[in-house]
Amino acid sequence: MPAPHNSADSPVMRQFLAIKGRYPDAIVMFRMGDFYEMFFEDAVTVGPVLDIAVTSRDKNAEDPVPMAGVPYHAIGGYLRTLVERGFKVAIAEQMETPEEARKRKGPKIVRREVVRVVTPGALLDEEHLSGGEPNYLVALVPGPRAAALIDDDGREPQAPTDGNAKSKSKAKGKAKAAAPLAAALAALDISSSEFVVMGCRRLEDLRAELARLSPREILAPASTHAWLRASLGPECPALTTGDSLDGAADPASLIGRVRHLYEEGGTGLALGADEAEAAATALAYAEATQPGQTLLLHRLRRHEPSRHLILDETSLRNLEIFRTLRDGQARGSLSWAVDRTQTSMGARLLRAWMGAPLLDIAAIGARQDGIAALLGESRLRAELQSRLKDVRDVVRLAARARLGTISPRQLGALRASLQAVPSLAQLLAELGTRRTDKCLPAILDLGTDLLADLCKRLEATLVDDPPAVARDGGMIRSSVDAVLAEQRELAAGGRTKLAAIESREREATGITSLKVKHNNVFGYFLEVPKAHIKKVPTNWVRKQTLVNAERYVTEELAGLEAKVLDAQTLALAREHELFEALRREVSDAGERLVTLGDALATLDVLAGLAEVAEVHDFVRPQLLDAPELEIREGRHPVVERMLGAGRFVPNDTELAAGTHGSADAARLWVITGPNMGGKSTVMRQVALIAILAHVGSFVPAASARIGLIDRVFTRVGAADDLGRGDSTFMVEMRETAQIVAQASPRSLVLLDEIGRGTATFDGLALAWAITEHLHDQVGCRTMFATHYHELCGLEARLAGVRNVHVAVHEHRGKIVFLHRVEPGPAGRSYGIQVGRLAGLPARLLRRAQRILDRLEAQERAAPSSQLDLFAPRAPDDQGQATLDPLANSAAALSPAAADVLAEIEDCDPDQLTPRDAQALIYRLCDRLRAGE
Ligand SMILES: Nc1ncnc2c1ncn2[C@@H]1O[C@H](COP(=O)(O)OP(=O)(O)OP(=O)(O)O)[C@@H](O)[C@H]1O
Repeated sequence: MPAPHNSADSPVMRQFLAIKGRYPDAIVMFRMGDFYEMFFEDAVTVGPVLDIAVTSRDKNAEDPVPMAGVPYHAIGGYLRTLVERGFKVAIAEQMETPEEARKRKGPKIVRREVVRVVTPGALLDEEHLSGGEPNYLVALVPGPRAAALIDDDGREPQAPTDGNAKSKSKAKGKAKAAAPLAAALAALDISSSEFVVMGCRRLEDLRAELARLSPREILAPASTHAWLRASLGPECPALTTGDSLDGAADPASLIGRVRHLYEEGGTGLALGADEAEAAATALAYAEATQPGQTLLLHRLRRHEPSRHLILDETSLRNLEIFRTLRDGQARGSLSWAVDRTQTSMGARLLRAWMGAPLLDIAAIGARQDGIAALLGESRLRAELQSRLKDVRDVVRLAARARLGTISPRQLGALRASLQAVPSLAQLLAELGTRRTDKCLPAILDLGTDLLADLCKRLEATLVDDPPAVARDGGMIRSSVDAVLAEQRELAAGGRTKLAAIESREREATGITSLKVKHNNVFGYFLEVPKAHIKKVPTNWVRKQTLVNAERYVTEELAGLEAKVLDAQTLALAREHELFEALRREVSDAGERLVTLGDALATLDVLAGLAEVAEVHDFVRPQLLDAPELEIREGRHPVVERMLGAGRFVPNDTELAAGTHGSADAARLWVITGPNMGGKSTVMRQVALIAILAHVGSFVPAASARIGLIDRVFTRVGAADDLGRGDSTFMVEMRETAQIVAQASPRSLVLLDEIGRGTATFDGLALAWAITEHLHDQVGCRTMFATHYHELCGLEARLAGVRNVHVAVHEHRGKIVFLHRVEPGPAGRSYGIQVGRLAGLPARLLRRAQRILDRLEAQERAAPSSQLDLFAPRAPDDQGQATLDPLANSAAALSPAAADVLAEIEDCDPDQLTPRDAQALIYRLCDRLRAGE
């Protein structure tokens, strides 16, 4: 038995440990032949995650090394699982063949190097990426303000000291740069070269930006991780510790490169030190994931939150901009309703536009012009869209070309995309000539560089149907290169000669079943069935005996084989050279491809929005500077689609902050009406129309005039946020606190039920005070749906408040929802009728009706709407009102008598047969006697 030895102490293990030492926080996948192996704790960790067996490298060793492996060709699926579970994976490849290792000087062990590090924020493979979504790595550099606000548990004060409306309005007009940043952040998508930097003044802004970007990985100091987890809840992506640039090899040059990239973007404003640091941190991390390669970085842009309508995480979620609240799916969201893009680039751009609508009327107008030009041009638009279908993800392909990972088939896809471009340009030119001004809006222009040169090169060089991998060749046309053509001919000629030898020898020997065959051990040989071996010439050399045949080689065959093999090897090597040259050309055209890709994406988005506008009857909204809002016959883009054409009831809305708007305009609507009446729908439709208008889209209405909105706040629905440890009421109050603290006169605020999660009077009091605050202190455009009819009393007290209600038609105790908004407060709530529609049992409903009748009788006797809500309440008046309406009357009766009375009230005499009536009387008598 061999003596036990230490299996970790072998050359291969030493090589592994050296690599692992450089990537201590990653799982190292170590290529060994046809497998990627993982060792030590990596193997133990990933075994159960990937559901693969953990064995040991050398069972006889004193201390066997745990080992787990996956086949090299199946690595994609395993990588995906690991990355989705938040692991970082370093892939160590064999950089030479074992033969090469044996031939060269130095240690004979195959050289291995990490060729890429796969992390959630540094993904390139199509199988890991979603075409319509960006894949951001965000680097966060907290400023002194964040450090002061975030404590060790990640909690922050609920009411930021700088966030109230007063201080904001005072600061208006002053240079904001004076305030220190809460954080600078940079977002880099290495798969598409998108690189953005921004500064956030408040933690709320930072949270909103993170919700908008929805990064896959955040690189931030460990001290911020608890806050990020608490803030982002279940949506929190992978967090990686990254403490500034201290660890970077050359921080100064990184900062210099970042500044240079920023200047190329030509944004104007100087890049702050924190912002440059954030961008450099992201860049350093991303580059470290692609050792030895160059990232495609076109430019660094600055995103200025103050130039955009801010949709924070709450509004994105509540208004279902990208996903529905119910099931988190895209279907049923706003983006689903307006996305008719044909390309992944277009889908990502529309997503970016919807996440950050504009506040620049001219820029919005430019987008509207683009849509307007494509309206009423359904044939041309359909042709444009059908050509756009051939356009692949040009920017992601360009990024892959720069990183050296593009495949022949992907180069083919790039060729197909570029081939579609001239016809797109042609269609746009045709559109231009058809316009009265003979001029195409600038936003639709694809530019002058359509990369025809690159397209020609790809057409000339690549075969028609290139293979998925370059390894085995077959991707380059012979016509592009004399050397390749010659070697291929030689290889092919060799094969023809082999066939000639076969037929010649058959004739010469008379062995008709003789065959020339090939295997890897003997190369080419002649195979003769046993029955004919007597006819074999003496100069043939026998190489192998099989059961039924003998195999021979001849000098001629051996010589030919060497030539064929050489020619094949040379042809393949030449093909690889040519492919690499082509890839480099595409890589060099990276920046041009990104510019063209951006133009194609814009065209795609605008054509899609034009289609939606035409098919669904959207109009061009007018954007104004004044804080007004006037929508005629507005519709909810999603509910309308779900209900089907013609079934949605349009509604008008008119709101105006301060002294703007018509005499009828109010700044705050109190909306009452029954459940299911359409209160939420009308509020949401106003917000969605406003958002679409700021995106540059047309809107579902007969006409719309919308004054710029800096932020849409929503307090709608009441979902427990158990993921973040808050109750329903707490979430409601937290969201309301944010609104009160941050809303400005330019904001749009939607409140759907406030205070319903607590005792009636507490809730009413809070709702009342919040309404007053928004009206008096903030003055923003507000819509407040409520079942507190008492709030309708505010109209008489506050000049900017209007009561409206959603109308219903009542007939014989049954109601029909008209979904029409009408002036004035609602008469009743119809909760019981809605309960009936929902299928509550008749008996329960009759009981509820009796309770309601008595409550209303009590109300008539002492109306709460006449309570003086401003008078100080007497100390003994502080408790909750009794909510049992039957308490007083029931006290006069025994429980049995009250029960009997209730049953008599419940019964319908017309429905009773004489026998039922008699049975009822017996039953009632029995109950009364039993209760005595
Ligand atoms: N304008 C409309 N035209 C047609 N159908 C509508 C309209 N508005 C609402 N509806 C329909 O009525 C349903 C209920 O609307 P909504 O949720 O807005 O009622 P609500 O008054 O807010 O109810 P609750 O008080 O219970 O929240 C919607 O799902 C939709 O199907």
